[in-house]
Amino acid sequence: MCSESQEVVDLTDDPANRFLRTAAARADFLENGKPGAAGVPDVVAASWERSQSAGVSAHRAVPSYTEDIDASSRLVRSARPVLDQLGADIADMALVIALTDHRARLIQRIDVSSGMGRLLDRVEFAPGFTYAEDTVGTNGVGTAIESGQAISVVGAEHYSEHLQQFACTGAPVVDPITGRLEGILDVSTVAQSWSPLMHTLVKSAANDIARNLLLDRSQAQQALFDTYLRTDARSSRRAVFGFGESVTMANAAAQKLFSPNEQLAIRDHITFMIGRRSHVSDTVVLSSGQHVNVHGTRIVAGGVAAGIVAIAECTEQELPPKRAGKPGFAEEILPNVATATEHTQSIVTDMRSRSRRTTSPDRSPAWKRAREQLADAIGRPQVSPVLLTGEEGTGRFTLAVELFHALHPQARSISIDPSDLAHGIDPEGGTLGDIEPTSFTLIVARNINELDTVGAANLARLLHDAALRTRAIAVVATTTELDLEQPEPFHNVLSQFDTAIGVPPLRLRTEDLPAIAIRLASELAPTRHVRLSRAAERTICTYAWPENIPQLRSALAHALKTRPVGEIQEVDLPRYCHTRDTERRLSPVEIAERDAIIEALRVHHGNRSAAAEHVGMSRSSIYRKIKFYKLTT
Ligand SMILES: Nc1ncnc2c1ncn2[C@@H]1O[C@H](COP(=O)(O)OP(=O)(O)OP(=O)(O)O)[C@@H](O)[C@H]1O
Repeated sequence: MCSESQEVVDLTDDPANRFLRTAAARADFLENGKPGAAGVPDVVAASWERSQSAGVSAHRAVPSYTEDIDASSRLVRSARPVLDQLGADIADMALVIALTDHRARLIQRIDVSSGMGRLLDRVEFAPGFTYAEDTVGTNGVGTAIESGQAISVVGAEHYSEHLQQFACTGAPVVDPITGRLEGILDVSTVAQSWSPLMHTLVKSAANDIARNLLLDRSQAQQALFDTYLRTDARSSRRAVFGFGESVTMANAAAQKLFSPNEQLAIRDHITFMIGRRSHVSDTVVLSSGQHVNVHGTRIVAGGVAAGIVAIAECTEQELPPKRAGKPGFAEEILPNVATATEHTQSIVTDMRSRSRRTTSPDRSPAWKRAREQLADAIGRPQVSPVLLTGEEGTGRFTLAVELFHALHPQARSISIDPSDLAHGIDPEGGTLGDIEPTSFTLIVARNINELDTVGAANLARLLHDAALRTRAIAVVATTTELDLEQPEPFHNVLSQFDTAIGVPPLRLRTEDLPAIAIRLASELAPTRHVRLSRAAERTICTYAWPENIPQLRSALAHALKTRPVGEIQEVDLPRYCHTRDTERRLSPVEIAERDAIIEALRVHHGNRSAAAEHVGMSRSSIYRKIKFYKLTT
């Protein structure tokens, strides 16, 4: 008996009769070459004909084997939570669940019943084997692919006799965006145990997998929008493009500089040039004769190529290439974005509201202290230059910008990296010395420890100009912790700073880590409600995160690949998070002690003797502890 979505199953019919009738019809077909009339559904009859003309053995067909299956594909990733759930729902039934790729090759098999698993082993229904219709004849996998619909192939409906003890229900998993068949979800049992309910169950689980494919894809699309908006926010005076599969974004500068046809020419050129590389810099000559320098980056998220983000600059001759590093300028207020469809417009609008961040999670004493000191320094109407020291990726830049905008809502901010300082460029396209702030402006000079001599001289000039216009321009610079023994060009400008504030690394922000992790996970998977299991949270809180927030973000991206929806578990995090770093991993008691010391130092403005007295320690103990916990005071 075959049941596909449109066909009615006669439940009053006795299974034994049905088997006999279908078996007789099949025998007629094999003998006379035409399906017998006795109630064999058209979809099965058509499959028998295809199987016969493909030369499949009606007695025992042998599936071919390949090692070339992708067990870490998007399909597998998106199917995992659904298969886990399905396995749990049917735990006490004589079933086996299988997932195949679009070529009917088994990728994964879950033996809900080990007895069923053993029976299926005997017909090589196992990972790596192909259950294509032209290899093994009519079956729940290959015939679902050929007919393009969910199908149950029960008992004698199988073309090859050795499969007739089974009933297999297969449903296609189709990517909702591309409409492409990604694979087949199949549930198999013995023919006598088949129930029409299996059909509904498998179809609904296949739809759930398709929905996860959509979420996985929207993560890639989100990454493209994210990078596009960030690049635009940093380089809004330059033409910025985002090229995705079904969307082209162009900022105001790009729309002003280039006609739609020129935008298309830039897109085609950069898409062609980028090939399989991650970055490309090249010159495009437009039909008007205009030379355009383009710099493009391929955006990949969750293993999916999401698109390309590119910056284009008109030039007569090629400009000297910028030093690799962080992108140029950032304005907190995002510019208008042109999008191709209403749908993408709404995603971008949503992203804009999300990218106006509220203040950071700030419960840990070390962070609270840095934040308070910075608020004190930049909250005044006249701001003297501030140096923010700390490891890379600790959020120095974000802290400065968020706090500044919270304290001065009408103000604007600009970020300048070492490469901009080396070129002496300003956001208006002039020189740094010409910055004419239309409103109170924060200039964040990032990573000044990377400055070359020219960049350091330009920063010195900028600080000098800002000092003359203290009511208009505030300057915050970020740097790694200083090693003054090795002379560096930026050491010459340190005397122009009044205040230095240490920003703590993630390992000193245990109390903030769960909130930061959730914030990062929701940025990575904005359409999903992402949660962390308690064990995952514990692992995150005890790992040292030597590369700080970017490393935590990439660990969460890894976890979201393994488990795109639901609660992130400890095992989903990369293996390195579970390794014990004895030098840095602290016990709960040590964490409490460390935080008490940080709090005491905060209350007593860094005075170690007062802090020692506050926590009931000797002066020498507190010095030792400060060193042991690597506290920046
Ligand atoms: N509180 C936070 N929650 C989530 N993400 C954050 C937070 N603070 C910063 N980030 C993200 O962490 C990354 C590093 O932040 P930021 O650029 O501010 O750090 P940095 O110390 O200036 O280091 P670098 O110069 O290396 O980027 C950025 O992608 C930023 O968006």
